[in-house]
Amino acid sequence: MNQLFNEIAFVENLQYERIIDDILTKKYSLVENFFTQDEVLELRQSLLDKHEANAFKKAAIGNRVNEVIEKSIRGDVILWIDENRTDPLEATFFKKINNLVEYLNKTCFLGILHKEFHYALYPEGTYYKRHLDTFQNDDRRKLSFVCYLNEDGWLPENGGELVLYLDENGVETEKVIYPFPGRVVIFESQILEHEVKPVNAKRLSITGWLKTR
Ligand SMILES: O=C(O)CCC(=O)C(=O)O
Ligand SMILES: [Fe+2]
Repeated sequence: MNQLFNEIAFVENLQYERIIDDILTKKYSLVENFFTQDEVLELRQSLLDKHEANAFKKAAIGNRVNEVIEKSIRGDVILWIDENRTDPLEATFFKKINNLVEYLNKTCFLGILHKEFHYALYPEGTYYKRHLDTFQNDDRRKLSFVCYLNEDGWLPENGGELVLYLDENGVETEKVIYPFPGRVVIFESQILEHEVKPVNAKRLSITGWLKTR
């Protein structure tokens, strides 16, 4: 009996519990300090270095086998991060993601087996029109995850708000989220339509999806 208990025992994580509760009740969760200030600073520098080295490409719509570049829909540039070829900093990033995934799988039986993440940079004047993060030929994305890497002091006039379109008892409401550094937003990929408002200053992030099968 004791042995059985040990096997199923696990340490409750209050931050993760809040994320789960938020997603169950509101379809999204906003977490202020998922990554430390130092991690955000280093990830931002890593993004900027890679962008400087011309590693980014224009983001497409559709998935990787079926992609179309459509600047009137989205104008960001991205760089996919290969988990098998990470630098130590990105390895730390994935360690935190994997901890969360493990917890979600244990407590919510979400069956997350795959994930994909990319750096994203929205140049001035770009945006991402209202959309869902799933594709006609692929419904494996369950949770969308966005982590903002902007500098401290991001101003409302910089634009670039993430707007989540929520359904409150049949009435559509807008949840406006400013891309302040260190913030993480997690939401239901198949349920919540959302958009990125036009940006008036370079907007930096890592975006990813937790996927089934
Ligand atoms: O950067 C954001 O706030 C959201 C990005 C997004 O919607 C996407 O990449 O699908
Ligand atoms: Fe999206």
